[in-house]
Amino acid sequence: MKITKLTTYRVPPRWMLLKIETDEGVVGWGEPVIEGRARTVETAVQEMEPYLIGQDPARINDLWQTMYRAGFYRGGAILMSAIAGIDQALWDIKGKVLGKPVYELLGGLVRDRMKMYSWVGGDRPSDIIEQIRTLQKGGFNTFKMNGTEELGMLDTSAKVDEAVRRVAEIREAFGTTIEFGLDFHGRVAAPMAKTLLRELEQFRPLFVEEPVLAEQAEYYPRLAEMTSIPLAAGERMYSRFEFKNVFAAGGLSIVQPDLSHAGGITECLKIASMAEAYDITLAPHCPLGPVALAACLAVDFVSYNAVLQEQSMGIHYNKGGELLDYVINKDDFKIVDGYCNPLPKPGLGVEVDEERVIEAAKNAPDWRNPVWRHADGSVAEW
Ligand SMILES: O=C(O)[C@H](O)[C@@H](O)[C@@H](O)[C@H](O)CO
Ligand SMILES: [Mg+2]
Repeated sequence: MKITKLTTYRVPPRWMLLKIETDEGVVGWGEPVIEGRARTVETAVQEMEPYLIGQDPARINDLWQTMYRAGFYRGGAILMSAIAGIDQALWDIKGKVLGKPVYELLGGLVRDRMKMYSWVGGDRPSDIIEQIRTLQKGGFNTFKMNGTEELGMLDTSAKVDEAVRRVAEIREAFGTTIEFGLDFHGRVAAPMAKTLLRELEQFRPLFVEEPVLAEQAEYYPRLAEMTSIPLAAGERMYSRFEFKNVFAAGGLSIVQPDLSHAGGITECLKIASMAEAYDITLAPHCPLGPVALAACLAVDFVSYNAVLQEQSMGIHYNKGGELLDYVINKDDFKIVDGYCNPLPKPGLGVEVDEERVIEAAKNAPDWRNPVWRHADGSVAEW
């Protein structure tokens, strides 16, 4: 079998789907995208074509190593997202050729169902109590929200109180009947992280995500020393070569590689097993579409340390497109009592509605995240 064609489709809300065709008619789908840089990743995918066209899609490991090493420069958000989507599509092809879901090719199920969580509160967290109540009715009991609005490198007690009050209200309304993670989203600089973590300690959030920016990872062990709140990070780290230094330095309790940013299934499986050796749990990042989610689930269902899975249904970014808009087998993604079952169909288990994708791509979005500014006019971490 030989790879014959790669086609990318940028579709609402802010995703990109990749179709890889072969000379025997088997097609694989992937989701290579960096939110807000879809066109850049699209070009990176096109630049990977010479390594792929005419090659045997079954040789995923060799194709992965070639895409990673042969271009001399490597790593980073753009190239690793291009490799990620291609890798997902190659695993999809392999499963379809062998008639097995990807998790079967990776040693079979380590669990029967996977715990999912849902975003609430939007860019600037609001209406959280109502949104949790609504999602509880749909069976969710685990949530994530932004921990704060924009925050200066050194900010006021009033801003700290505002962040703490929001969390106090959640615990007051729901007690311990729900769990929630707080995503600092890189908005909190090191000088403020300790203060916020200390003030939030009493409410025991399930985790605090990106307590500082990924480029400040050396703070993870120092922050972990002063808090019992599990610290999570990973969506802005792109290969096991980045994660290894963070694992060795300590401080992370939860690692959150993104299956569409960190080299795909082949790389994230390695990251997951490295994490397990350090007793670090896995909670793949996935605010994206159905192919990315299916790739996450393939890794979740074979990784002992997988504990939580993000999914984008109802997320505040999904304007103009929703998680299941482009799939035919919607029921396979059903979330019951906050859990998702393994996707039973061969490959990634996603039946892409290609007609819908082609139609949607005619009005390809050019989603960019907002540029926020502090009161003094300086740019704020979004
Ligand atoms: O945890 C999450 O889902 C992420 O922080 C998410 O909010 C961002 O990755 C966003 O998708 C970037 O455009
Ligand atoms: Mg995040």
